[in-house]
Amino acid sequence: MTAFKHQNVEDLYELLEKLGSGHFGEVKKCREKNTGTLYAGKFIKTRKCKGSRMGLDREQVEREVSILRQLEHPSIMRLYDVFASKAEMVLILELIRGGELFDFIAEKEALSEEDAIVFLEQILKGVAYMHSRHIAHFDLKPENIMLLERDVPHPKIKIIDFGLAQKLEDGTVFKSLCGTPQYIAPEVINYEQLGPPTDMWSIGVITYILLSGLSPFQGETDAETLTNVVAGNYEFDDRYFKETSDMAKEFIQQLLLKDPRDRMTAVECLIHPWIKPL
Ligand SMILES: Cc1ccc2c(c1)c1c3c(c(C)cc1n2CCCN)C(=O)NC3=O
Repeated sequence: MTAFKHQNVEDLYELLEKLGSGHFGEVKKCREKNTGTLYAGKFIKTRKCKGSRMGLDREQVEREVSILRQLEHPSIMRLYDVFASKAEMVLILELIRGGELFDFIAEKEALSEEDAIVFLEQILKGVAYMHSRHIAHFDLKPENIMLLERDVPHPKIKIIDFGLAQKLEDGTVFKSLCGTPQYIAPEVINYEQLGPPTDMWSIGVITYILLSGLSPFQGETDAETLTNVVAGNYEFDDRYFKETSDMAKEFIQQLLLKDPRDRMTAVECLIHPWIKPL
């Protein structure tokens, strides 16, 4: 059973400005009263009863907490404390000030291959670490990759939001229809078994976006996007990829493969000549 504090989070933390919100609830900056240290507090409304549409299942949040407590890596956000009341849970998390990688790319339109590789190597090390502990994220996308600090020569990245993550138990088949259409792998849409290769597909999509600013499978509607994903229908449009090296395109091609068994693992990506030139 995961241990949570049952006292009021405001006994120990001063709640400051809202940092963001999502399907789960809100994220607020918090200051620990005893030390003055700043954190991010993720406030999650939990469902009162199974049937209700409001809030998240309590066990879903407990799963996220249990998973975060198994992870300690420089590229993964840190969990420090958990508070639970009848209708809400609060995760006290490492404060990440640099904003989303998504916004960083949007400002630059596209990154140089050297800059993309600096980010990707950090992402791949965090993903290789979580996969080595039999944990898959299942919602890797630029919005869930944040920069610890922004205005530094080589920003450090942090993978956040393990709300869809799963511990992959040997022998159990995990299927789900969650995720974001642009980044989800064909096996998610076909309701087939999911695992670490599902994250690797998302990394292929993220790499494509880092280098071009475009999303490889984006259609006019979610339905069209999903059709493109299932068909593996993407291209390297010369207007955006004419300066991109063949090695970079080959890296992406080794991830955007329909059969999960054919995709590179995170460890194989880290020794791919584009990432780790000899
Ligand atoms: C400065 C800032 C602004 C927005 C933030 C965060 C920090 C943030 C943070 C975290 C999460 C899960 C979501 C967060 N969000 C919500 C948006 C994330 N896609 C987190 O774990 N630490 C953060 O600082």
